[in-house]
Amino acid sequence: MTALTLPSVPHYNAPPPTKADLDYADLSIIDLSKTDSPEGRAALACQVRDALLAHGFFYVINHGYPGSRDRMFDIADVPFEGVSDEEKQLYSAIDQETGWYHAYKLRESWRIAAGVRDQFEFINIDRDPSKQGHPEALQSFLPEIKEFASFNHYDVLFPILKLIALSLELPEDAFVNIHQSNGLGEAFVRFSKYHPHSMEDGEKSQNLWLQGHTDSGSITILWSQPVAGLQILGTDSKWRWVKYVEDALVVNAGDVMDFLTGGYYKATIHRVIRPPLDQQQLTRLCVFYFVMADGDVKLVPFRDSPVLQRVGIHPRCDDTVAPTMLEWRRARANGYAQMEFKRVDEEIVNGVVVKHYR
Ligand SMILES: O=C(O)CCC(=O)C(=O)O
Ligand SMILES: [Fe+2]
Repeated sequence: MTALTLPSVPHYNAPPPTKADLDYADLSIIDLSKTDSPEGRAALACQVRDALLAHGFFYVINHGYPGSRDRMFDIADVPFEGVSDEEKQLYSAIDQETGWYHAYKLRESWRIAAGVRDQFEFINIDRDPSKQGHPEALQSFLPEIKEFASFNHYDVLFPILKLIALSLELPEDAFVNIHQSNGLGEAFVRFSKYHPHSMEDGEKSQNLWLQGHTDSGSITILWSQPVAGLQILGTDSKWRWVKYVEDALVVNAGDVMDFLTGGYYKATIHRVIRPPLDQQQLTRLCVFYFVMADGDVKLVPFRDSPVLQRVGIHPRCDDTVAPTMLEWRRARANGYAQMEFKRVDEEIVNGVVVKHYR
């Protein structure tokens, strides 16, 4: 796409990174430019394994995105600042069958703590944007969003899935084969915007902006941005911040990795809290690519992995009752949507316990 043909968009001014001295998680950096040689891939596969075992999160650098990251953040702000509340409402229903937001999650639709509702909104855009309706202001940007999704899918996700397969001594395409992502909501771009909470809400919720959770899919790719807030729960039960690394991607494993590896690669619990003092009044704009396995994939461990055989397979549930991807994401999405009614912090989905941490 040449610069000449790009529609104009208001510029989103990203703030400077925080100067606060925070307790950051020590995450590995995966240099994706090293995947060109077999030796490079073998070394990266070990690094990915260690990163997934230690934190379930890692950075990716040298991903080679040919577009402008800044422009994607400009576009990401459009569905929030360029669309009226009435129009957002029109695209905010949740599909009970697929657990899919069409396409907004509106502000204040989730419960964060007693008497406190969330202050963030997001929009999900399928990697094939023609599968859903879109607000008017977003229409002219859909070709760019589609290209961006393709880049995330083929140039970031697939190389990572191949490294994960390698780390388990499985055929290189073992995970790629079950991530063709042609169904609605199987892989999608998400733009999220967080707005500061009132002092009163902050006190009631201990400044929690998004409850601790695991992602329900296999891999999440977060385009690193400068407003702090994301924290991950360590094996020592301590929350640590995820540092902004310019032009890096923050990648994490979700529930599906846990299912497919029989608990070897766990889904890491993470949450969002109020940014540190020098960023406290800022909004927080995020760009993600979320990925599920294909809807009909039964979430059972790769039992033929020699690595898993050696370390031991600890499935979350018996193979006979294991959910398919579609069943799992439907149950998780509906669980979130209904949490305020149930007022629970723990729910059972297909016999598997899902906890929501504060
Ligand atoms: O906002 C963030 O940095 C993380 C959000 C998140 O965990 C999610 O949307 O699943
Ligand atoms: Fe998440």
